[in-house]
Amino acid sequence: QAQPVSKGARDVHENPKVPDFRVPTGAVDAHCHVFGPSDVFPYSPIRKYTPYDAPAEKLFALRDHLGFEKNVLVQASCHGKNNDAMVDCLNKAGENARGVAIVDPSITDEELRALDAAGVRGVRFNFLKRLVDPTPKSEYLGIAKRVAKMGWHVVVYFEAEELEEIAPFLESIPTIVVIDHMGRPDVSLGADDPQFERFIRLMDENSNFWVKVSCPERLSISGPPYEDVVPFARTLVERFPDRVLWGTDWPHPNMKTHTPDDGQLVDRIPHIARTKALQHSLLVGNPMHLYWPGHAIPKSDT
Ligand SMILES: O=C(O)/C=C(\C=C(/O)C(=O)O)C(=O)O
Repeated sequence: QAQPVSKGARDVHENPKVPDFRVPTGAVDAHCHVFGPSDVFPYSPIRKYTPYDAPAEKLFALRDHLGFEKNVLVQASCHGKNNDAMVDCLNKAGENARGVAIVDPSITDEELRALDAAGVRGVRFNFLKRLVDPTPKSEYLGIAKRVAKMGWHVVVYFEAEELEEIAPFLESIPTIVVIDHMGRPDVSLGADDPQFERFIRLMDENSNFWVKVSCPERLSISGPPYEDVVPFARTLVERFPDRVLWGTDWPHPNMKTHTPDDGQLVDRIPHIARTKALQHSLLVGNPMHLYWPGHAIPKSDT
């Protein structure tokens, strides 16, 4: 079994600050994971990294510590297409969690329905070469067409330099497409660089595309408090206020430079969403629309 790439202490901040920023009532952490425990939920035999265990109970404690109400559990590559740990977390969280699964074409309609009943509302296509071996886009498109009929969406994770090559595939997906971590822009180029302008154009030209303004800790050159990433996230929030999501990305797998303080990540929110209305859309209205459609949306705090 691949050795853990980093100690639990490296992945997870043991004592995150209580955020100064009070998130609105009903706030949703729309990108997080649970890992293991590996003796109950073994990691994928074809994984490219081995995290330390990060169980549901710790995620729920963080949720409460940060003032959030709900979580969206995103299946990570280290568990591959075995979604059991994520589904176990959904079962424990009840109505306070939804999920995004990794599946392959062999999944049956009955298995998809069981995932839906557990709270899964999307599938994830990962293109990062350091995380997964390539999957034919035709295979992904077949899955997308099947899950679109269930009302699910597709979450995609790719590097900015792949955008040109991957854009036609993304535009062929017949449902909402949610792009992880702002499409991983090269922050050193600046937010007015053609690379990020191309991403903005992709969002402009595809009204079914959403984006997570998450993971400044992964993208920043300057490091905490990630000032250099603010222009990217702020631009997306202000240009596409109804199509943005935010998440902690707890437990922060594969972080090499530092262990993010989740409370500090929350304190960046008012810097990228500068009004209460934008904060409410980012943290409550948009994730509720996507993951809890038809459910009452808590009103913006005055
Ligand atoms: O957790 C994240 O969203 C980011 C990473 C890992 C994964 O998404 C994954 O393993 O599926 C990463 O950048 O290493």
